[in-house]
Amino acid sequence: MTLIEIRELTKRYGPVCALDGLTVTVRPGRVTGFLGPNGAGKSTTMRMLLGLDRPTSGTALVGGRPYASYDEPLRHVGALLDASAAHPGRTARDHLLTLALTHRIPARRVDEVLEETGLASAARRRVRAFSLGMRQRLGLAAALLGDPSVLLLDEPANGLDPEGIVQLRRLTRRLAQEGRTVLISSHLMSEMAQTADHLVVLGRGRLLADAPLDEFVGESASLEEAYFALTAGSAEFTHQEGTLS
Ligand SMILES: Nc1ncnc2c1ncn2[C@@H]1O[C@H](COP(=O)(O)OP(=O)(O)OP(=O)(O)O)[C@@H](O)[C@H]1O
Repeated sequence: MTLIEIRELTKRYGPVCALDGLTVTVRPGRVTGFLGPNGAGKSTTMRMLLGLDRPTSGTALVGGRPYASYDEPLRHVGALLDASAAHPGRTARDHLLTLALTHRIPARRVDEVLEETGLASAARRRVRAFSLGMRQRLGLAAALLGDPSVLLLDEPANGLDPEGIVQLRRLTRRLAQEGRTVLISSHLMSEMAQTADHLVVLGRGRLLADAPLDEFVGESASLEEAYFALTAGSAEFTHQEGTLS
């Protein structure tokens, strides 16, 4: 079983405590929605899982190991964190081919993921000409390239058109049904309500909820309502009298 195991994870940036003793296990075979107000610590958690930042204390393991200990990480963990990660002068296909080569992934897999993410017709265009949504699709294609058993997607719907959002939903549902571990951060409550089986909610670096979607929504009228009830008071930035404070 490829679990994501986060234990007592704490990250401080100077005086800011981005994560405060977070413990959570993300399981395979379901889509886990990763929710929380701006600044709650979602991206920080993902960066720790990918070894892009060092925890102040605690551990973040994927498949029982730190991400950095994998020789060919793309074959185990696919991640979409920063849509602008591809070289602007390369074509989409060349970007993916370079990644494939360094991970002993066959070239035919590049065409498969281009197809899966709706980018086949733009494969020979340079990344600098890509819209945000196309960059997101390319980031997703890169995440899928190694056929990984774990997917970490940070705001994957960002910039996607409605068709792209539906494709993303179908894709992530299928990946989970295939038995993969899928963790998706998002602020889109209606989309999460249709995509996620399970939710992990953070507020100010702490775990607020770790529950099946149905249980989380409970008696509330919607996921959005349940989410607001839970996170009221945890938002770092609140809307007051027309200003963000
Ligand atoms: N490199 C950094 N230096 C200083 N503070 C940081 C750094 N990265 C994150 N933080 C702070 O850590 C906290 C958590 O940020 P993080 O980006 O993980 O939140 P998030 O839940 O992903 O938010 P969002 O929904 O806005 O993307 C915030 O207070 C943020 O300002």
